[in-house]
Parts: sequence; structure tokens; C-alpha cells
Amino acid sequence: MPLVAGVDTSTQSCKIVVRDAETGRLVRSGSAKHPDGTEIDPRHWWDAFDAAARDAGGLDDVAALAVGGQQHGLVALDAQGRVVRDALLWNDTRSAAAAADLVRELGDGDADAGAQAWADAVGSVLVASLTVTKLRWLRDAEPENAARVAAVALPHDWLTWRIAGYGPEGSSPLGPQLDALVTDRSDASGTGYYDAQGADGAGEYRRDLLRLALGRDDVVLPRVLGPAEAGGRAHPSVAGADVDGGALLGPGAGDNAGASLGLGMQTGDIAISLGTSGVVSAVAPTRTADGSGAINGFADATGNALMLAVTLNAARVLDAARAVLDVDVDELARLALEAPAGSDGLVLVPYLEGERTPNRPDATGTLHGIRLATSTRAHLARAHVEGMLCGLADGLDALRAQGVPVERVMLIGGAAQSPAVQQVATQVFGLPIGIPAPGEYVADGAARQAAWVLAAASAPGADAPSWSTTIARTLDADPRPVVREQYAAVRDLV
Ligand SMILES: Nc1ncnc2c1ncn2[C@@H]1O[C@H](COP(=O)(O)OP(=O)(O)O)[C@@H](O)[C@H]1O
Ligand SMILES: O=C(CO)[C@@H](O)[C@H](O)COP(=O)(O)O
Repeated sequence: MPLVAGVDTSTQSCKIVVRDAETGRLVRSGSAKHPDGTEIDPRHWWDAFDAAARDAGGLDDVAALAVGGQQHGLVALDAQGRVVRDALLWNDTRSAAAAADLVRELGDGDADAGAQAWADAVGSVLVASLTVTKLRWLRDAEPENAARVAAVALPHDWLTWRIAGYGPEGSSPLGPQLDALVTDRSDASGTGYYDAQGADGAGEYRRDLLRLALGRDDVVLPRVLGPAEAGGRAHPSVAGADVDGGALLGPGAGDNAGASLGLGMQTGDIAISLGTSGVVSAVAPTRTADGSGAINGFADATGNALMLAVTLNAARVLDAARAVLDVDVDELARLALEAPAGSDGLVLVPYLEGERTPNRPDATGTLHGIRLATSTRAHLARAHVEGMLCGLADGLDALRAQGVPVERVMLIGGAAQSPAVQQVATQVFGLPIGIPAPGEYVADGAARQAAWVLAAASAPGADAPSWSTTIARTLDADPRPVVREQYAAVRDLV
């Protein structure tokens, strides 16, 4: 019974699952928190990985491991493999002006033409989240740091590299071998300088776009591996010490592609992820090229496309409500369910950290409809839940507008555990809502990828193992149009 490990190095924490490679049965798991913030020293990811591995009982007995991670983060390394500066994360908006500049530049001064050109080139219109915009910001705001950049990696790439034993001299057994960096199509497709459908579908880096942003392209970029291609082995001091030959390393994936693999998503499935980010995602054979910027046309972890609508404001909108009301997650849910659908007209537009979709990086949250009758804890709790979900419902509309079929909707991520979120989702989306069994679907997807890599190592061309995903409950649709009508009436007033 070989075991495999899946890692999710996400915005707020590191989660690890150890599963049976053949059946997918969960054997053990662990987790550890990351510091808060939109920029972070990657050593905190390494420390959290180490703590989560210990929390999971160690990884000596795993035959393969793969890492899913928050997308887009800029990990800039110097020639000695040292991090040049704290990593700028997907939710850092300081490169918003750089994004607008790059869009105009690719359109020869015409922003609309530039938006479509970026969507055609790499599947996405640039916003501050995308790595390429952070490189332009680095070039202009920190030229000395930009000059030191010898390699550019994403969070999951960098953690995979460290797990393999690489890193700066003195803090790694194998030293700073930058050309040992590897990644996968899904995470590469979120950089803004990788075309997952280029080179006749094989995928290719667009170094011309990297050069446009950074002013040069003589930097090492991680080798992009196939969906079940091994990227070396874990260093025995980290994982696989008790396994003959050590633990194979998978290419890893961006977290949303990992979740898609973990859920076994097929065309027609919609995943709504309520973590730090809010994500509405769908798989398809080929990506969209949405010049409006509402939909990102990324790659998934199986060789297909993964369309995403992503908001900056999701679970942490509810965290903010808990802070204001001084309640825990259970009391927040109870309060929210006390108020009626539509919260008697109290509406929160939840742009608490600016917003990515729509692209309003400088926006703030706004509360509308405050009256004596709606100045209650219950109404405030409900308005936060409804506002968060309305932003995602707009994203689902954008997917539909791109012709993406919507047949089954599943709710995942930390905030999906809330009974209030589950019930209000049936009202806001007006669709049946599938609640998968509670789990870490990004880490599960990484574990499934690890099992796929293990199978392919002895049987090239093997398919991904068919692990089953349990939908624990399906809630009936309960459409309440008033909720989105109220939201749409004030959303654009920010
Ligand atoms: N029952 C719950 N109700 C509301 N929010 C929750 C609940 N459980 C967890 N959360 C929130 O979910 C978030 C963590 O979700 P997760 O998917 O792990 O985030 P990420 O993957 O972005 O690190 C936190 O903001 C946490 O407060
Ligand atoms: O930016 C995106 C996708 O484009 C986010 O989905 C990040 O990948 C962060 O994920 P979580 O930490 O919220 O899971």
C-alpha cells in the first residue's frame, strides 16, 4: 500500500494530507498557519511546511509528494538562491498601476486593444495579482533588487525546490541549483508570461512579455513539467527516507487546479471556493480569451483549461464581520440566519481589500441601507454573507457569458463550512449547491497528482487514479432575486 502526500501552501496556512495511492483513503494529515499579509518571506512557508509535516506524523513513508500552492506570488531569487525580497502575493495590489501600464503598452497605447492582446496571448487581462505585473513594479520601485534577480519562481515552485533539497548554501543540502526549479502548466499559466496553449498546445514561456515587464529576460524560469511528470525526488531528510529510492516529486499545481483535480471536476462542474480568495472555476478543453478581464483563462492540472473568476474578498469578509461582532464562526452563522434574505435592504459591497474582479484595486467596502430597523447584529452578519456571495455570483454570470456550461455547483474552502454560507448560496446562486465532504481539496488534488506520478513512473501513460469525491449533501435551490438586485443597484457606486 504505497502512501502519497499532498501539500497546499495557501495564503493563510500549509495543509498536508497523506493518502493511500491506490484508493485515496486519508491516512493522516497536518497543518500550520502562515503569517498574515500580502508580502511574506518564503521561509515562513518552509517553516509551516516543516511544522505541518511534523503535525502529520512525518513524511518518511511517502513514495511521492506534490505541492499545490497559492498562485501568482513573486519569488525572486539571486544567483545564490537567496530570496531577493519578501514575496509579493496574489492579493498584493501595489502593482495595479504597473498592470495598467503593461496593458496599454501591449496595445500600443490603447488599453482596450491591450487587454484583448493579453487575453489572446496568455488567457488573462493583467491585474495586480499576476506575477508579471509584480516584476514591472520591482523594476520601477526597487531597481537594485530587480538587478539581483537571477530566477523567478512561484510559491509552489519554490517549496518544491526546497523539498528537493535545494536552496542557499548553508541552509540546504544540495545548494542553489536554479535550473532544478520546476513548475506545472496550471501555475505557469497564472504568471502572465506563459502561454499554456502555445507551441501547438505544448505550452511555452513568452519571454518577450517577461522582457516587456522586467526590461530583460535573462532569468531562470522553472522548467514546466507535464501533468504526471516527476520533477526529481524529495531530499531524504524531508520525505521518503523509508521508501526505496526516496519520494518522487510531482510538478505540483496552482491551488485552484489542485482543487479541480481533488474534486475530479468535469466539464459542466463549477467549483466555488471560499478561502482567502473567492474563486468560481470551471474546466474546459480550451481556454477563454476574455478581453473584459472578468475571466482568467488558465490551465488545469490535467492538460485542459481552467477558467476562473477570482475575488480578493471572500472568507476574510466573514472574518471582518466576526471581528466587528466579536463572535465565533458558529455565532456568526446563527446571527446571519436570523435576518431575512436581502437583510431588509442592508447591503455590503465587500471590497475590503480593494477588489480584483471587478478590477478596482483602490476601492473600499461600502454598506448601504442602514436604517434603525437594519441596525442589528443579525442584519450586519447577513449583509456580510450576502455581499461576499454576490461578488461570486457576478463571477458565475461572467463564466456563463463566456459560454461555460453550468450543470453542478460545489462549495469548497474554509468559509464553505458555514451553514449560513451554504443556505444563502442556494438563494444567491439560485441553484442546487453540492457540499463535498469536508476536506482540503487543494492538498487532496496534490496527493492525487503524486499518486499519478507514482503510477506513471512504472507505467508511462497511466491515467490519474480514480479517487472518488463524496458530495455529502446537496441543498435545493432557493432563488431570492432580491438579494442580487439590491447588490447590483449599489455595487458600482464605489
Ligand atoms: N465555519 C466557518 N465559517 C466561516 N469562515 C470560516 C469557517 N471555517 C474557516 N473559515 C475561514 O476560512 C478561511 C480559511 O480558509 P482556507 O480555504 O483554508 O483559506 P486559504 O486556502 O486561502 O488559506 C479563514 O479566513 C477562516 O476564518
Ligand atoms: O489568485 C488566485 C487565483 O488566480 C487565488 O485563488 C490564489 O491562488 C489564492 O488562493 P487561496 O489562498 O485563497 O486558496
